[in-house]
Amino acid sequence: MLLTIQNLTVRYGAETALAIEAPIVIEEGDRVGVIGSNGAGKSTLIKSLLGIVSGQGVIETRLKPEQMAVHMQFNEYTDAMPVKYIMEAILGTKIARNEKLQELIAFFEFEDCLRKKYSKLSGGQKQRFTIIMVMMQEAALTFYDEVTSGLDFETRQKLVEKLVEWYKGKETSFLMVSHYYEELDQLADKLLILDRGKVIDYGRKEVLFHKYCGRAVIVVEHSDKNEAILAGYDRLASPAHLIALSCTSQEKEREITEVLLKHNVNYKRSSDDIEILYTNAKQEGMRPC
Ligand SMILES: Nc1ncnc2c1ncn2[C@@H]1O[C@H](COP(=O)(O)OP(=O)(O)OP(=O)(O)O)[C@@H](O)[C@H]1O
Repeated sequence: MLLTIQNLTVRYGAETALAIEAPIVIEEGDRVGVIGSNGAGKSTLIKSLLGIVSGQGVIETRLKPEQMAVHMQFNEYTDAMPVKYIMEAILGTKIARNEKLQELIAFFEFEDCLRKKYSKLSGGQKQRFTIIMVMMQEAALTFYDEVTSGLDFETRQKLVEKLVEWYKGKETSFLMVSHYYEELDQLADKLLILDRGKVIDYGRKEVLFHKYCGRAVIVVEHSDKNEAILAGYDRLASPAHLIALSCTSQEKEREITEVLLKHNVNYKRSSDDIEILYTNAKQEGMRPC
């Protein structure tokens, strides 16, 4: 066990921003994606784990503070010198003499940025700079708070691909807050679903998917025509522009896809759609007991 969080409450004045009851256990090697709408308490969770905000409760870990690294949403560095020297000063090393740092700079294609001042870096370059700094710590557990926020689609994709490649075959764990489901699709193997400070669910991605969506989901665009075609089938909760159907068995899946093919309707089939999973988990979480 790397970290256990239990009965943790964080308040800002009269507002309870986070109230975790049942234990959340992060094991070695876990890659935890944290999802929830704005104000759900995601950043507060990271801040309380780092001791930046204080709460009441139990956070148990065998890690020393230096074995945890953090990538926060917004970072600022001095503009008095190029980032190369900031890197060397903070890390206490020289790039020319540090193979690990050279490897990271090359891996994240940062060579051409080294001579620039921090404020002159693009959003994607700033994120890569911070990631290199974070990864140099070789922490057993890293917290990422919206690592791709503010980046355009292509830059985001590239950065996620890099992170996927970097973590392949490594044992290190992370907890990653993100609003982009496709990012967590690629990077996370567990999900922590928060809503208004409370835990809706926590567990392995595939287990949660099965629990809330079934074996697979079929998703089509929402339209009156598609509504009429699919009128007889059980619907999952979905964003308004989509219709989502749960395939509880192979037969059910065959039946639905045959109907859709007959009517020439485009569909997407998935067994790990985090957006539909989250929408249904949230809906269930809101149901009165
Ligand atoms: N420093 C603060 N002082 C007072 N209230 C705060 C503070 N930081 C956060 N909050 C409140 O606590 C709640 C949780 O905020 P938090 O930043 O953890 O949400 P989040 O899930 O990370 O949201 P987002 O997705 O918008 O980043 C919100 O209602 C927010 O307004």
